[in-house]
This record gives sequence, C-alpha cells and structure tokens, in this order.
Amino acid sequence: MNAQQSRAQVTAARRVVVKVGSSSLTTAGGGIDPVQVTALVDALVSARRRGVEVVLVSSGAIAAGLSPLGLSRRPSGLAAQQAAASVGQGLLIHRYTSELDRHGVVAGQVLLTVDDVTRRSHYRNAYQTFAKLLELGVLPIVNENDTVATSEIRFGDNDRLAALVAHLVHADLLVLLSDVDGLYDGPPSTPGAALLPEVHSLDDLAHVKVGGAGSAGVGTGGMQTKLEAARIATGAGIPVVLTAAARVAEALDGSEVGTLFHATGRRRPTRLLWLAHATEPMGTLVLDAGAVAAVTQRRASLLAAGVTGVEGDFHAGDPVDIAGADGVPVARGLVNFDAAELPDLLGRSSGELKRELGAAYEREVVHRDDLVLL
Ligand SMILES: Nc1ncnc2c1ncn2[C@@H]1O[C@H](COP(=O)(O)OP(=O)(O)O)[C@@H](O)[C@H]1O
Ligand SMILES: N[C@@H](CCC(=O)OP(=O)(O)O)C(=O)O
Repeated sequence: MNAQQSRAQVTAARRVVVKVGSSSLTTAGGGIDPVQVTALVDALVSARRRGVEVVLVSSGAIAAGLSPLGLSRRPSGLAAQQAAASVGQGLLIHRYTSELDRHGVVAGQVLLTVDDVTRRSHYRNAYQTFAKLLELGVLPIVNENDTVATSEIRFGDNDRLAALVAHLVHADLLVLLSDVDGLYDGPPSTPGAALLPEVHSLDDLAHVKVGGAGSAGVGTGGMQTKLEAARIATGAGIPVVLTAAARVAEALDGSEVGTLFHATGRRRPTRLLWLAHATEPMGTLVLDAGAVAAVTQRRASLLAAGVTGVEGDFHAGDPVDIAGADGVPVARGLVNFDAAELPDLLGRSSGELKRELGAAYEREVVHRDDLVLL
C-alpha cells in the first residue's frame, strides 16, 4: 500500500473521533485560545459537510479554569485540579457552542467517567446517547467528568479516553491532535529527530524515544499516552492519524500529514477493551495452575475452586487482576464478590458452596464475559 492509498482509509471514514489536547487549545498566558478553537471548529464543520459524523474529545477544562482562579500553572492536587476543571469546562463548552452556532451546528456535552464504560448498563447507555446525538446531527463534545472522578477511577489523560470512545461509537478513524505534527523517532526538541509518516505495528517502535508532555505545562501524558491510545484503537481495528492541531483540516481531508498508524486488530467488545486498558485494578486474585490454564487457554469462567489467594480491598463489580502463583497478572476481570467474602470460599467447588451457603454462592468469581486476557 503506498502512502496515498493509505490515506484513502481516512477519506473513506464515515464516523471520526477527533481528540484535541490542552496544549493545542490554550494560549501561552493561560486560558482558551479563541483562534485555535475557531480553526478546529471550522475544520470539523467542513468534514461534517462532506457527510462525516464527528465526535470531538476535548481536553482543556483544567487549563481553561486556571486564569479565572488566578492560577498560573496546573495545580498538583486532585481537588484543585477538579475545581479548575469545574470552572473551565463551562467556559470551554461555551466557546465551542458559540463557534459551532455560527455554522448552525448544535453541540452536546458528554462527560464520562471510567464507570460509564466498564459497567455493562452504563456503557450501553453511553453508546445509545452517542448514537442518538449523531442521529440528531449534534456534534458531541466529550471530556472526562473531572469534577467527580476520584484518583482511583480517573483516566487522567484524554488520549486513551478518545481511543475508547472511538471504539464505543464504532468510529472508522481516530485523529489525535497535539502541539507536535506527528510521532518523531525521538523527542522533537532533539536535533535530527525525524517524523515517522506511517506506523504499521506499534511493536516496530523499539527505536523510538518517547518523552513527556510538551513545554507549556498544560498537557498531561506526552507522547506515551498517545501511543497507548494508538495501540488501543489500532488493536481494535481503527486507524489513527496523529498530527498538529494546526493541520486538522488537512488530516481530515486525507492529505499526507502527521503519522498514520495502521489498524492491526479487530473489533472487541468495548467494555473488555476498557477493562484491559483503562481500569485500575482494585486487587488481585491468585490462581492455581489449573485455573490459570482454564482461564487463559479454555476461556472458562473463574470458579472459587481455583483461587488460592486474595489481595486488596475490593467490592463486587470492581476490576481485579487475575494472576498465577508467581503474582504476574494474566487477565483482568470484574469480580462478583467482595474481597471480605472470598477467603471462606477459596478452593471449594460450586456444588459445595451452593449446598452450604445457598444458591447465591454458586456464581462464578469472575464470569468469562467479564474477563479479558492481558
Ligand atoms: N517521540 C516523540 N515524538 C513527538 N512528540 C514527542 C515525542 N516524545 C515526546 N514528545 C512530546 O509530546 C508532546 C505532546 O504531548 P502533550 O503535551 O501531552 O500534548 P497534548 O496536550 O496535545 O495531549 C509534544 O509537545 C512533544 O514535545
Ligand atoms: N480532562 C482534562 C484533560 C486531561 C488531558 O488528557 O489533557 P491533555 O493531555 O492535554 O489531552 C481537562 O479537560 O483538563
């Protein structure tokens, strides 16, 4: 496939998720950069006019809230960040809404937490909301619900959130916008660093040196979280274009800008993708060798009989790691029992548990549908 043919996947995309980072939306002095927002909105509206459905994932709430609160830089404490996000998210949406209004486009705000897409009932709900918004011609603008997320359940970076949203809405393409015009083989400030126009497999990037966030101090993850996002999306069958926010119009019309990451894998259930890549495990279940084989090779549910140890303080429904005797996680799943209930059940067969404790205890410790191999 030559470079031009590669970009045909971009122009063929009918549903696109575009993610823009804080560093591309804010001025050097802090606050939202109106010029950048106008340029971004114009490019998104042009794509919509070509019949493309667009979902925007926008960071910038914390950055936009700094100057109204008299802060000159991103605070380190979670509560202060949440306060800044609370102030800034309204300003950010107001800016988008008024820009989109010039084009007669209606914006819809969608604030997501990790729970919204790990819990079965929530993620179905999130999918239906997006589908309805798109059907109504609304441009959804997504951010993490920073003000309510706690440090344990926070995403922290919107790159992975964007990849998971792309999968959730069944997008054909993910466009990651930053202040740098693509992936370089080393931090772009390093002399001689060269842009990589195409990446066929993220496993080929051993030679690439990846640094942290840019100099402005408002971005969070740097290139690392963008590569993680690219891994999630491409592994689920969605190609990714990474480029500078200033080049969004070219990226969307299929010009050869930035870095194109080719899709490598196929679609998987969104919730499982989320479980593998986005959740913080609340504990670990240690298994005997037979149970490891059952879970990893036969894709069976995990039963109490094969669990030998329980670590952590979790509740039914929480994500937990599933490890072999060496403690190395082999899978992650949503557990069906509280940590406190499990010690009495370990090593016992389902039939025995049902006889002694009642039918409610016959259930799997982790059901195979709620389990993903790592
Ligand atoms: N190999 C690399 N290629 C490109 N950029 C890199 C690389 N390593 C580190 N970076 C840095 O990552 C920064 C982008 O991340 P970040 O500041 O978090 O952006 P955003 O706010 O857009 O999410 C760039 O400004 C760049 O300095
Ligand atoms: N939800 C946070 C954004 C966190 C984040 O990922 O920021 P960035 O690295 O700029 O994309 C906010 O709106 O400030």
